Amino acid sequence: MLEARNLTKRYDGANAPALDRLNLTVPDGEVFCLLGPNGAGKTTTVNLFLNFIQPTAGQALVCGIDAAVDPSAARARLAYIPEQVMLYGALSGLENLQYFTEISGAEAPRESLLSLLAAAGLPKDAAQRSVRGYSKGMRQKVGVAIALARRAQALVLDEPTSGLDPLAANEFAALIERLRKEGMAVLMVTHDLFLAKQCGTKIGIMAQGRLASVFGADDVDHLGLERAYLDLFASAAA
Ligand SMILES: Nc1ncnc2c1ncn2[C@@H]1O[C@H](COP(=O)(O)OP(=O)(O)OP(=O)(O)O)[C@@H](O)[C@H]1O
Repeated sequence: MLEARNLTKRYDGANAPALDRLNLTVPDGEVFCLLGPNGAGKTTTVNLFLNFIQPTAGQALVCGIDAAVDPSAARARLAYIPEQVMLYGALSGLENLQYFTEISGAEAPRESLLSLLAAAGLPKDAAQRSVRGYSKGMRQKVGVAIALARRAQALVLDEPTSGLDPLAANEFAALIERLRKEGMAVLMVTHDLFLAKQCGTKIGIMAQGRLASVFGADDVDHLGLERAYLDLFASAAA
């Protein structure tokens, strides 16, 4: 479970908080998609869960553990897939997975790691090829396999499908749905309304560091979500 409790961040010298008493809960087996315009506070939220930055007030809880109070315990339960998954180009997908699994303190035999890469959708013949030749979608799949190998209970994703072609984005959405069904709590930041509707059990729209609207998966269709988003920001743009 991921939970933000009155989570607030004011960067040094800023007039207004980037994040202003955010409250949100992502129970196990749910995908919360966070939408919002540039500067709304989405990445700040992610960075607080990862303890890359410290909150000014409030808490970012990972499975009940305050990320700022016990960062290593929180990180042990949380996997992060950024827009660009950083891997060692000279190593194969399998070797990267072995390396990142080992440094996280987890252990898995080679055959299990190969199975995880396959479960994440990496083509079998790619697993032992150098990552330098991987597409962005293939790197994302290694990122998912790393999360699986670490047995993370929660997953945070920042713009995971930007730059993926529609087929790869669709495959990625299916993968997230599988992780959700297996009980993972997923927080996904995206600008892609279609992906949010496809993956989200809940969809939040952020504005100026606050959640301006939250929808359940069945509350809106794709068009309704787009209309709600545009209505929220049309007056600001006018
Ligand atoms: N390190 C920083 N120092 C000062 N201000 C920052 C810093 N990082 C972000 N901000 C400010 O905090 C606010 C929220 O930024 P944030 O990156 O969280 O937005 P975002 O919703 O992720 O935007 P985007 O969609 O462009 O990634 C913005 O006003 C931004 O300028």
